[in-house]
Amino acid sequence: MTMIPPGLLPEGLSDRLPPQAEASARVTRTVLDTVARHGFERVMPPLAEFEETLASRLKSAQPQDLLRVIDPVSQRTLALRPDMTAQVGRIAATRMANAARPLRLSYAGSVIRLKASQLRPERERMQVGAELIGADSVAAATEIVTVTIEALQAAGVKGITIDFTLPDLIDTLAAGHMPLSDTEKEAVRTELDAKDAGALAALGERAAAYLPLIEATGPFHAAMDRLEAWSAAHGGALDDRLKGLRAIAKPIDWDIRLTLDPTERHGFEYQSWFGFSVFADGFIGEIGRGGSYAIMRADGSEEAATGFSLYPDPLVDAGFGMVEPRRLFLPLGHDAARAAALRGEGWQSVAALSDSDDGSALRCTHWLDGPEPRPYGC
Ligand SMILES: N[C@@H](Cc1c[nH]c[nH+]1)C(=O)O
Repeated sequence: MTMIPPGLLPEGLSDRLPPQAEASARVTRTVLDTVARHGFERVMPPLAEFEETLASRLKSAQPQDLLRVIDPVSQRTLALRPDMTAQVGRIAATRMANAARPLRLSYAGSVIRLKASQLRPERERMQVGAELIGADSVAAATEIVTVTIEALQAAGVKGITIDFTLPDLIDTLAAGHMPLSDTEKEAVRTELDAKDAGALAALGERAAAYLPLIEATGPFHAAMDRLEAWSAAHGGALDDRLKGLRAIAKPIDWDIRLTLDPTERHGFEYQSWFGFSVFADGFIGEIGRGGSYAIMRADGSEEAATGFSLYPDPLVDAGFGMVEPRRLFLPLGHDAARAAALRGEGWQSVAALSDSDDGSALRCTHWLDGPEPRPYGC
């Protein structure tokens, strides 16, 4: 067997070192504190669960992206969580089944996927979010989008874009006004993903009816106008959803860019009528996502919910959550009471253990000179 070098971690897994580890905690705390101010209370689900309970809790969830392990204790397959929304759904449907609705829960923790995506090499990511259980109404969606934006702004993120989508749009149209077989539906989805109008038209007349959806993509209001016109020409097929989207977008401040991509499905495996991705200037790919979905209860009934999750790692990599440290070196024989008082004022202190300890090498910004903190280098 080849020896694994001691510093090597499995592909896609990494350490966070100082000061980023603290910055990550700070960004996460900011998001949790923001949602707490809107009444969301924290839950802490475990890192792993029985595979079946994790994969089947949300309607239409796809189980394939799970990292699995066999549990020698239960002899069952466990899965490491790829997303905490399903776990929050389980808690809501079981231990908190009798709690009053709407139920507002928040969470933060690491999630892990089997494979990294093309855009992001890491398989483990921090996830922090909030779920509003018991409603998937326009009011619920409006609250979730508003809170998402507020949480990002509290973390200092600027240049936010919210990209709205209608995750179950194709299913709804294919089952109603614009029928498609299952194979046609998959082909239509693939071409819509690629925004390939030629290939979509080439699939035949029934598929070609979906062409206007490619054009209804881009800046929100113009794209909505096109989609509304199209809906009107199809007996108002989408009127309710479009009215809902307009209402959700209405209270959003002008400095948030809004776009629409009605058929976007990347990352929207279980969301139902409404979904959104969050982007920010300077970041490749989305930094968060949310939408409405259904939680499956043990008796087979469903409960509506709406929520969002943010993935703060790219923010932390870019320096969000960093604060200028005030790190104070305490030489041997320092005044312990004065040091305690300074810690009370927010200083971090690093006490010398021996004469050879070097405060500046230990990344202290100041040292305690009698009662006074003095900056290094002065
Ligand atoms: N958990 C989902 C986003 C979401 C939360 N609630 C509803 N949708 C994700 O990370 O993609």
